[in-house]
Amino acid sequence: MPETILKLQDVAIFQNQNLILNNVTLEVKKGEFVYVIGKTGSGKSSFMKTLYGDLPLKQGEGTIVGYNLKTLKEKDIPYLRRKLGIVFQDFKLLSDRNVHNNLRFVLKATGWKDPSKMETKIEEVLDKVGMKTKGFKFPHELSGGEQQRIAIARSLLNDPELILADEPTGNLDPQTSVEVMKVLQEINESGRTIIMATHDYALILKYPHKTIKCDGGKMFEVIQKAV
Ligand SMILES: Nc1ncnc2c1ncn2[C@@H]1O[C@H](COP(=O)(O)OP(=O)(O)OP(=O)(O)O)[C@@H](O)[C@H]1O
Repeated sequence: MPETILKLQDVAIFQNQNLILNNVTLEVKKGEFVYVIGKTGSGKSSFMKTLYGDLPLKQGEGTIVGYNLKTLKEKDIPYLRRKLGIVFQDFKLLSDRNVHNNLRFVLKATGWKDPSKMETKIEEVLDKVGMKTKGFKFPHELSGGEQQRIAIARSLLNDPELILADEPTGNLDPQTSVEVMKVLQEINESGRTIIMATHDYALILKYPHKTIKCDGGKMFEVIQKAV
């Protein structure tokens, strides 16, 4: 039996005092690829934020990569995030340094010390996303798709057990979206678990996976045909 990476039981998700999602019960096993879909404002980002500790879990029970979300303390959050790779719609690369130094910055911030191990890791993650030759480029010298690949490389630096991608193709044209999706797909095929919030139905049809929909304050699994 694959191990459980995420388990939510009867979770309610709030933004301030407003109930956004209710009765969320979900289990994700190691190696799964799960889409979270739903229209604007349906709660996808709120759901993702709960998973990486940006929104506190106040009601219900939840565990993720071995952390209990209900009892998670502020000081635990950086450690939780080291076990997660997080990818956003707007890439969030540091504009004042090149790709290599963006990645090095994250390694140093997460406790890496040995320069040669850092070099090896940076090469490894750039290779995984097909960007080995772009380490010297600054973010503004890269296309949106390339920037997102770098953001995916960054998410892989600490060998995360789970990748959370919130609309990773939201700023990309359809062809570039497919290229970025192929990278995520390969990462999943190598055994990593991915939860991806998206609006992009074309991608879901092209790369079908388990799909959870946010609608009317609930989250439920939908079969592809009904998407
Ligand atoms: N910081 C906040 N404070 C108060 N309400 C918020 C906050 N962020 C989001 N909301 C509200 O929570 C609801 C869910 O928003 P959320 O961003 O989770 O939706 P979403 O499905 O990710 O939408 P989108 O696809 O547009 O990103 C919305 O009604 C939104 O207005």
